[in-house]
Amino acid sequence: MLCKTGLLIVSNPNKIGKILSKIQNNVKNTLYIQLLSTLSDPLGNFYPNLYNSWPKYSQTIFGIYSQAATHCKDLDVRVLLSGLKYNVAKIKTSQPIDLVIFDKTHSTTNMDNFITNRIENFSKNCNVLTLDSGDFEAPAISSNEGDKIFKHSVLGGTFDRLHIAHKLLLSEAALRSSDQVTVGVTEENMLQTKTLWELIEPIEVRTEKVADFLHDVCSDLKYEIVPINDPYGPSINDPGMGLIVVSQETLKGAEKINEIRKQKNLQPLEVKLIELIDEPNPNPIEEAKISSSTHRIRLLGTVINPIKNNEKIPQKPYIIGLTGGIASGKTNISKNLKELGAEIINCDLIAHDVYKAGKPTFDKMVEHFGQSIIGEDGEIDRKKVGPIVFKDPRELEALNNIVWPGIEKEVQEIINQSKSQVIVIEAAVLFNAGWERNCHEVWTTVVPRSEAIERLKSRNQMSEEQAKNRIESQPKNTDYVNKSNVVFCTLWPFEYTKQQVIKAWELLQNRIPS
Ligand SMILES: CC(=O)SCCNC(=O)CCNC(=O)[C@H](O)C(C)(C)COP(=O)(O)OP(=O)(O)OC[C@H]1O[C@@H](n2cnc3c(N)ncnc32)[C@H](O)[C@@H]1OP(=O)(O)O
Repeated sequence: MLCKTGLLIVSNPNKIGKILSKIQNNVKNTLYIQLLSTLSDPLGNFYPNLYNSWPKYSQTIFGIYSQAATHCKDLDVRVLLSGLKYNVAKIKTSQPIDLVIFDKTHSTTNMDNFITNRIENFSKNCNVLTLDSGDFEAPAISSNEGDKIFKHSVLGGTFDRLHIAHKLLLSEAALRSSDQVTVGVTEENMLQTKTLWELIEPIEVRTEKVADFLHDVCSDLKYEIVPINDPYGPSINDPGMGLIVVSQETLKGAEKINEIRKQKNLQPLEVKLIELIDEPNPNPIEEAKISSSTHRIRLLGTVINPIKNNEKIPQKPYIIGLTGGIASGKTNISKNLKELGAEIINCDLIAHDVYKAGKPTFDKMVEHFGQSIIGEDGEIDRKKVGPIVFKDPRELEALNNIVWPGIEKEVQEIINQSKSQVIVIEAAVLFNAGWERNCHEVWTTVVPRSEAIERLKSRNQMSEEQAKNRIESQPKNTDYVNKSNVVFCTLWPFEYTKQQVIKAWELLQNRIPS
């Protein structure tokens, strides 16, 4: 039985790992978790007096999310807080529950009554499952220290691809607040030093996900979710805020906020530090703790933007456009794809061929740029053309207008004669030329701008200025990424590029027409 949305009713949180390890077989998308404590119902034997203030649940919630990080990688896990904080009559969830899982064996009548009377939003065909976790163990509870409740808490972050560590920070703020939580979400100017920042979701999406999560797990508070373009946001001005929730990484920011608050004669915020959760299986280029950058690294090679059916070209052969800025590693990716069985068409090489002496394009180039671009061997000297076009956008446009039609025609001829199943058109400025119209999918590769400059200086012996001119003559990484279906990054050792390409190739096999 595999359902979309599950609700796990937990009376024995210390044993939850045992249940979570099995739950991915039964729940596909979202798993809500309700601790059975203050819900006074026939099944509610959760030692209700164990907790007498909300923050005491903090450690239990941390334990649940840590277990979920290990066992439920592909599930959106949400520990519900309202039932812990208030004496609510019903369990509220934004998504209808298709499966209720109990961690303890109960009578059918009790379970049916529970679903009908205590769950607000369940689907018509709601199923029931019992995964008995065994003998009860009293959960760990937080000490009294730091168990204060605050009227208004604050926290900030990027919140890219909302993950378990974000959920912990947000839950902690909701758990310790009686009225309001303010969340600062970073704007683009704060992102650019982050690994694969080009893959960070737009601020609207990140804001929406934070709001959706908070309203879902605790609908009783007021939430203010605001864009921030510095590390402080409203926390340095609001006299009503009492608590800031931070991770080890943002602790320094909180200290700075309190310095500024003191200067402004505002009460310093109490700081609640949340431990980082370890990434279950990091590889050497990923972070040891659960992080958005690891998540982004794992997206490399997968489909990040949906593939639209291109009806203007035949279904076979399957055409992939491979693009990306200068020195972003296209050639290495092509080499890997060739080893896996793709046919590669390198448009740079075709360009060089298209304006060979004696060909019509040669004459057009000389007519436009003058005799001085002809080298001693009678061929066009590319080293002379490059500096002209890469420092003047009008000259580059002129060159493109002269050469691109010939390249496109030549590429088409190769495709028409090919017997290959998959053809990769490698073209640095594929989107500028509009050649996505000739492809079923577009794959792109990125490296940070600083890395591209270094590569051009050492690989092509370019000066810093020449390197920057080349980079500026091409679209930005974000433009490439936003228009591409699959993204690679060649920043790390070759084996990691290869892993991304193999992943992309294997996933491709499932979607190309047989
Ligand atoms: C639509 C396409 O993407 S086709 C492939 C790109 N080629 C073209 O557009 C043809 C016009 N360009 C040329 O003829 C040559 O690149 C010249 C004469 C300008 C310069 O020659 P060279 O200095 O020998 O450079 P070369 O051809 O090896 O290309 C070097 C880099 O310039 C960049 N480049 C080439 N053409 C262009 C262009 N039209 N616009 C922006 N960048 C370009 C590429 O990024 C390439 O590096 P990469 O392979 O690491 O991505």
